[in-house]
Order: sequence, then C-alpha cells, then structure tokens
Amino acid sequence: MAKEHPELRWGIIATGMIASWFVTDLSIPRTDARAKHTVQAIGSSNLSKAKKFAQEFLPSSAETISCYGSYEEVYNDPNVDIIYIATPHAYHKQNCLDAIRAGKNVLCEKPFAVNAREAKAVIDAARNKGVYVMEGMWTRFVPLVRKLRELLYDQKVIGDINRTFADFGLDMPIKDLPATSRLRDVNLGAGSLLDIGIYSLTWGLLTLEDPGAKVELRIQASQTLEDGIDVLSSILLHYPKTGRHGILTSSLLHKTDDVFARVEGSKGTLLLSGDTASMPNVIALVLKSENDGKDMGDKRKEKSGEATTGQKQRFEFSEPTGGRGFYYEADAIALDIARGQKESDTMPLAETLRIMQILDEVRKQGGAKFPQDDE
Ligand SMILES: NC(=O)C1=CN([C@@H]2O[C@H](COP(=O)(O)OP(=O)(O)OC[C@H]3O[C@@H](n4cnc5c(N)ncnc54)[C@H](OP(=O)(O)O)[C@@H]3O)[C@@H](O)[C@H]2O)C=CC1
Ligand SMILES: O=C1OC[C@@H](O)[C@H](O)[C@H]1O
Repeated sequence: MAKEHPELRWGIIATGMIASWFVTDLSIPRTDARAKHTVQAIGSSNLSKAKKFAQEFLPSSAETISCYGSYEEVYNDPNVDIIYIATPHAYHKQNCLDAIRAGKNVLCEKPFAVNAREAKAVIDAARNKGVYVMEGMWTRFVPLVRKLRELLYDQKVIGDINRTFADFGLDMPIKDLPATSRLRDVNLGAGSLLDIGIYSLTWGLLTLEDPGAKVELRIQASQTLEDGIDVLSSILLHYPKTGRHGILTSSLLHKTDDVFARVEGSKGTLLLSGDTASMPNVIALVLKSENDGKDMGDKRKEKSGEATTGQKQRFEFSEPTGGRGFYYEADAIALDIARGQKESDTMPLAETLRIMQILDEVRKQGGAKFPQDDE
C-alpha cells in the first residue's frame, strides 16, 4: 500500500454479531485498500468477552489489542482515533454522546438512534465538539450503489423514473427469541422498521431522488404490531413534483426473494438483488423493446418471434476478498478525516436526521412506540 494512505485506529464498542463482521472485514488484506485500519481497542460489558472476541475474530493481532471490561475505557484510550458503536439501537445515543465527550470520532451503526430527537442531540454534540460522526449505513458505500446512481441519473438508462418497490423481509421467529433480545425488546428499539425497513427506505431515497434536487415528500404508512413491535411496516412515499412513488416495506414474517427492489422508468425496469437488501450484488436492467406499447398488430408479430425483445443487461458485484464490504465505509471515513471533514458526503448528518424523521412519522402513523419517545 502507498505510504500516503491514511490510518485509523479503531476502538470497538460491544462484541455482538455486527462488531464481528466489521472487524473481520477491516482485517482482510486488500490490494485496492485506500486506508489502513487497525483495531486498537475492544470494549465490552465484560472483560473476558472482549478478550474472547479479539482471539476469535482478530487472532493475528489479538496480543496487541487493548481489551477492556467497559466502554468508557475505550473512549478514554489515547491510542484510539475513532469509536465504532455496535450496541443495540437504544444505546446508540448515549454511547455516541460519551464517545464525543471524550473527543473521539464516531461511526455508529444504523439506525443512528431510536428517534429524531435523539439523533439531533448526537449531531449537535458532534458539531459542538468538532469531531467526525457518521451513521453506519454501510450499504451506501458499496461499488454497486455508485453504478446504480450512474445508470439512473447520469445515463438515465430507464428514462424518467416513476416508481420503486423495495422490501427487506426476514423470517424471524420473534417469540422464540429471549425476551431480552434486541430484536424482541421494545426498550431496545425492536421491530422491523428500524432494523431492516431503514434499508428499504434507503433504496427508495437513492432511486427516487435526483442528486442535489430539493425534494418535497408525502408519507403514508401502516404497521402491524405484535407485542408492541412492528412485524410489518409499509411506507408509501409520494413526490408530488415528479409524481414518483416509493413502496418500501419490511417484514419479520417472510424472507424477501433475491430480487429485493424494482425501479420502474419510462424506458424500462432496473432490478436489484442480493441475499438481503443490505447486501446487494446484482443490478439487472430490462429495457423496453421498441415494440412495447405499440398496437395489437405489432404485439402479434412479437409473439410470433418477428419483433425484437427487450434488451437485458446485468452488472454483478462480488467481493474479491471474500469479505462483506464494510471496508468501503471504513476507507471513506479515513479519507474524510484525513481531509479534515467532520461528516460524510455519502451519508451526511442531515440525511441521517431526515431518515430518523421519516421513521418517526411512519411510527406515528403506524403505531410503533418506544419508551424513549416520551423522554
Ligand atoms: N450494518 C449492518 O449490516 C448491521 C447492523 N446492525 C446494527 O448493529 C447493532 C447491533 O446489532 P447486533 O450486533 O446484531 O446485536 P447483538 O445482539 O449481536 O450484539 C449487541 C452487543 O451490544 C452489547 N450490549 C449492550 N447492552 C446490551 C443489551 N441490553 N442487550 C444486548 N446487547 C447489549 C453486547 O456486547 P458486550 O456485552 O460486549 O458489551 C452485545 O453483544 C444494531 O443497532 C443493529 O441495527 C446489526 C446487524 C447488521
Ligand atoms: O442491519 C441489519 O442487516 C442484516 C439483518 O440481518 C440485521 O438484523 C440488521 O440489523
């Protein structure tokens, strides 16, 4: 790697599933890396958990990592440049505020907070302290998203965009989980909307809003609640100026098929697939043939094989490293910080706040409520 690549020394807060995915990706050698990442410290509710995590997921550097039995010690570690927060949603606000108070930069997992009020408190604190803060909506940083925006907005391959459907569904047997699980406990921000509906919403915003355009948005939403948590959430976004619609859904009852999003335009359709809506790996284009929409005579010819069929194109994105792709957001942050930026252009804080406001409105209409809403 060239010498001028910036380096970030990470302090990891919590030792759950996503923290293991993140540090694993950071430690994968990459020929095209744009930054150097070192896991410097790990903080857990329990010191032995932190040590076990280091041994299991960072075996080659475990001896050099500072393991702590508290989060506070990570915030105060002078060798840490940036804190990665991987606790359940309900703790994000306090963890962020504590890290910011210690003068640390922060990458906080999605959703940034439980509601917009909490998100604003963190954003205000970061701006006052002059540290870098970003919501870990890592999917925005994968190369597929750059291609998607190029196809939709630079090349306008599907013409005028009319409508996007996006779904993130998991088959999640909530009642079989312990009552304390972050996926079941309303005190921890449980429910499909904040956990996975946020990706459906993100795909809607990425595919329906032209870069830089000032948008006006109407929101209609419904939710189905079980034991107070939303197992189904459906959002209808309507953009009155362009007439565009987004139908953006999440479910804990059914897993989405591989194709999780469909963007319809005047010249064709763009489909997004992946194992889940957080891990897209294919863009498929089905462009309308010249005969589409012509009179019945032409349609009959098409059926008999005389007419051309719609043009199809496919763009596949696989990770050559075998990793998941969390290093894209990590590299982008390292470059931002090296340039002196205090927030990301790809996931700006104003967008994080707007997303939390949309999610608040969806919950207001749908009925899902968190104890934090009354604080
Ligand atoms: N970007 C992505 O693709 C993904 C993002 N996420 C996000 O990451 C966050 C964490 O999710 P995930 O890793 O799946 O969660 P886990 O339940 O697997 O881990 C959460 C960790 O947080 C700590 N923790 C602190 N307080 C509590 C508590 N009361 N209950 C449970 N854990 C607690 C624990 O670590 P310790 O004991 O070591 O302190 C625990 O291991 C969520 O906000 C989620 O939205 C999750 C999955 C994927
Ligand atoms: O962000 C996420 O993406 C993957 C899901 O399995 C997980 O529940 C969610 O937090």
